[in-house]
Amino acid sequence: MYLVTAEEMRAFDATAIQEYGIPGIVLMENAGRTTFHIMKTRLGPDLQDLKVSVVAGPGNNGGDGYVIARYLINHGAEVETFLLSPRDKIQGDALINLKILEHMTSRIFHVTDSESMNVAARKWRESEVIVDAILGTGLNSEVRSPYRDAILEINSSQAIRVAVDLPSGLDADTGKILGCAVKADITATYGFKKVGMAVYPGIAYCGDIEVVDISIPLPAIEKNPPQAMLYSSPNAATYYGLRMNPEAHKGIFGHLLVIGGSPGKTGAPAMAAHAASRIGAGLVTVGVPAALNSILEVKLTEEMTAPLPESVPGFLGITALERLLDLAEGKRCVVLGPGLSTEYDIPEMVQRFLSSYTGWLVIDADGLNALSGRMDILKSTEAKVVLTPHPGEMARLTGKSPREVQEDRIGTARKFAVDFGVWVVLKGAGTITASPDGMIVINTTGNSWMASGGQGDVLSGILGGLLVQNIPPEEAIPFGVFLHGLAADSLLEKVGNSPMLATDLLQEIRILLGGKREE
Ligand SMILES: NC(=O)C1=CN([C@@H]2O[C@H](COP(=O)(O)OP(=O)(O)OC[C@H]3O[C@@H](n4cnc5c(N)ncnc54)[C@H](O)[C@@H]3O)[C@@H](O)[C@H]2O)[C@@H](O)CC1
Ligand SMILES: [K+]
Repeated sequence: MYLVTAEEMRAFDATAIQEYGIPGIVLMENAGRTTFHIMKTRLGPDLQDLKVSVVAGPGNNGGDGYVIARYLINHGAEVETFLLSPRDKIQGDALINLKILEHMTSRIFHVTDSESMNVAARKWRESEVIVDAILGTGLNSEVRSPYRDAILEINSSQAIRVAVDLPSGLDADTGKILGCAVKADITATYGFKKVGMAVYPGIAYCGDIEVVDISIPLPAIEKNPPQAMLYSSPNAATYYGLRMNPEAHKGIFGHLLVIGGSPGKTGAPAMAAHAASRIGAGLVTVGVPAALNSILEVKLTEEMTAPLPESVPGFLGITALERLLDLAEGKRCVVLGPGLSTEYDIPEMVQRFLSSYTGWLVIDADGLNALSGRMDILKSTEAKVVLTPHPGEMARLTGKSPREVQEDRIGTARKFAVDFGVWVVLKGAGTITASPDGMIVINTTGNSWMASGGQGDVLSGILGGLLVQNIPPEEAIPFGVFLHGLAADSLLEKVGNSPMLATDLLQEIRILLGGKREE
């Protein structure tokens, strides 16, 4: 499902109006009428005497509200409309619809000062339904009064809250709350879901979301497709059709190299390797410091190990580089970083590996930390790089604080991906995949039980395991992220709330890929 920014939505509206000749007021009518029908389905069928307050702001979002008020009145609801801005500021299609409403009813109240706000707030508390038509995609900064006061009052009422296009106060592009926002029960959004409705914290303010077709012409969408998508319900089996080929052999499915491990961190490369096998990599070799090889030999059964020269016992470093590059030769994909550590000359080894290797390269954990401050290498490397940072690692890579990263997850991931020509998988609730051309995919699976050790190692193995099978990155990466989260959701459903080990997910992935549910 596509997601749009405010600017993309404005462009679609403008194209529909200017290039295709659909009058703006038709779009507004479509928006308002369909929202009314959604309300009727959910709150009706009989709307007779339903007490509804429509709270309207200064722009076209308010205009949608007047249309909704009109249909509600036509169907017997007891509607009161509240104008939060001076009437002389209302223009265009919104003004036309306000005038129609003024012909139909005298129950239109002007909220001009604190006294009239108190009166309005009392009425809102007595309402059964409040339609929030205060601010939509035109919001461009922290919400100012009187809209702020109105939003806080609306949130304190017991009424069912229906947001028009998006909850007022929500940043359509980032999901950030601009000071305060309406906590909606239902959001009817126009044309496309807005990006900010698919990421936290915005997502938590929308309630149930209904996407309304306001009649943006399909050719306009095909010509300029939105730059973000929500990823859900892919057909896992699609990628495994090749397995049905009786002549398949393990070479077809690629040979993955995992590089990592240090004292105390041998589980990480083992989990990554095992996850890659589970997702279907043909062969997996783990390159580890020689001193740790026998430990990995015990941990791994299907996967091979390659003991590497060490700078310091138990740690990789520059001395391993030549052998690493030999091992990577002919491998379609390398996973670099699980349990690697950043001690001694490991960062230099990582950097030099990047300047020679040319295949797919998934960089996680200490592999990412080894890049901090040396990002120029990402620009010059010929490797096709996938970075899988959590917000803390992303913060280190960008020089931002983790909070700044979280406040604009999409913008941060997209900018980094485009600037450095890499794929970025920014982990966390609603993991974001950003491609080098700026396309964004937001994941829909996963739960908080995934916040446990080893999950990142498993994900890096899944991604490496998919890329090594020659699945195109734009499919492999969002799919791997999706499947990882889906395994956690599926386990939660079966087992209930109990701690989830990273490796518990591997068996679940097997069941999901097989398309069969365990009884
Ligand atoms: N033709 C179109 O463009 C269509 C637009 N539609 C509706 O129109 C909305 C967008 O309309 P507009 O562009 O008029 O914008 P909005 O109605 O979202 O609000 C813009 C108004 O809010 C004020 N404002 C902006 N930031 C503020 C802040 N921080 N605090 C207080 N006031 C602030 C601005 O001064 C402006 O008057 C959409 O969300 C959608 O609901 C729909 O009717 C469909 C068609
Ligand atoms: K709104």
